[in-house]
Amino acid sequence: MTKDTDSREIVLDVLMEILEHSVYSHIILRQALNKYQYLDKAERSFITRTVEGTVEYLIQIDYVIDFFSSTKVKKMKPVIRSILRMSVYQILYMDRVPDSAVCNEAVKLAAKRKFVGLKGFVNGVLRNISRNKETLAWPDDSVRYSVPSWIVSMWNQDYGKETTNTVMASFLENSKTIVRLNSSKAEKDEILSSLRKQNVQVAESVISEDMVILEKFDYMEGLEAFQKGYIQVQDISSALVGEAADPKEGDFCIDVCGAPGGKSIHLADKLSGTGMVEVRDLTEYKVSLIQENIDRCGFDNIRAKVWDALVPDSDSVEKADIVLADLPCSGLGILGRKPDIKYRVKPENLDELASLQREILSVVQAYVKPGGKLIFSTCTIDKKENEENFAWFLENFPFQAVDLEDKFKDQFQIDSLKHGYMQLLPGIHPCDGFFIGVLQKKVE
Ligand SMILES: C[S@@+](CC[C@H](N)C(=O)[O-])C[C@H]1O[C@@H](n2cnc3c(N)ncnc32)[C@H](O)[C@@H]1O
Repeated sequence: MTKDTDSREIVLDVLMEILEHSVYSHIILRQALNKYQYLDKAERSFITRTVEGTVEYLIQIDYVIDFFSSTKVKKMKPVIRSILRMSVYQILYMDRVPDSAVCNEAVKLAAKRKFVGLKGFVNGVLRNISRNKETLAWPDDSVRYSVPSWIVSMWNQDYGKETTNTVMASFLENSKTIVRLNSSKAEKDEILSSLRKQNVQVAESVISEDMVILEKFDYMEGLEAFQKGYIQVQDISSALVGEAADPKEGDFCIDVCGAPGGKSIHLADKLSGTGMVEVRDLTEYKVSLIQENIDRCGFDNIRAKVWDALVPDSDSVEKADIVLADLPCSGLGILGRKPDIKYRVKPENLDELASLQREILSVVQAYVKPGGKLIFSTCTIDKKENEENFAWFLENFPFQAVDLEDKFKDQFQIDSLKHGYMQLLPGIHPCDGFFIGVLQKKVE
């Protein structure tokens, strides 16, 4: 087996799991990279890029295959379908691999998987696409940006075509690895020099001095700064939730949907050893993920427990200075990081999620002390789940919106800041798509 075929077989197996058996791409890819640790850095990055790219561009890739193949993608044998999809991605988007090599490797792979009789078909379709790739034209924005058409129509209506296209284009750009510095653990200089000592390239973010972009590293888990809890992987918009919450020394915070703990760890860091953050999530497994992060960071002012946010907790009524409700959502703001979400989410899920959020908010608002804050956030850009629920909440509970303009006006020109919330849009703003709203409980 050549090295090339080896990595291509891994790509094929991973893609089969994602595209034929609905396994989440980030989970199966991480498992595969852990399993094949003996592969060198170039092979690992080939696997990552080919898997992620094929999933990202799936709608466009299937359009191209259907255009050039007499047998349509849907009717193909799953293995052949996956071999063609990963090969078309390489032909269209990976200049480093010559098309002839892509075709040859695809044919070898088909034979290896016992489809010797389809070698000619695979070869013919791929060579045809390779010959004609310069003439390809996209029939619409759904194919151009590989986003299901119902989502494109919804965003066109909500945000207009120009903004929608900017957002969709940004999802196709390389997602950066961003970490937040736990500044209560170590000075910024110490953290940066630990990273640089391990040859990590570090770039400062324009939004916050505690956020840095990491490049040229292999394993996050292998970094000393990570092992010592100096850094937390977190996008800028996710860290803005902690900035919006703005806990004060000694505050008691409850994070009602907290796994794996990114935002709670941020609150604990901001409290610098004072106060307490109680992080909750639905299952033992989810809470174990939070606990792993707590142990790694070594903070004493944070604890995790299993609790269903839909179940009222009478012991917590009016106990919290801050309740963080980072709610389950459609995830449409992070398609750049988790592209398979766009194929999984269905229109009816948006209604279901919006009503689940209302149920959770109705329960957990009771935990906020009079004068305390409720932070409502999601990683989606769906209005139903965000602005509409924010407005609904204000109409139904004794809270007022907190003016966020002073806090964020230097970073973002967003009109709604003065009304207590911001909708961050990738490509328009330099971060993932997030909704952040801040509400204060009225004092009777
Ligand atoms: C957006 S994620 C939270 C991310 C987390 N705040 C962070 O920054 O790392 C939403 C979480 O809500 C949890 N969840 C969903 N339904 C829940 C419920 N009824 N009670 C508690 N947690 C729930 C999910 O398990 C998931 O971990």
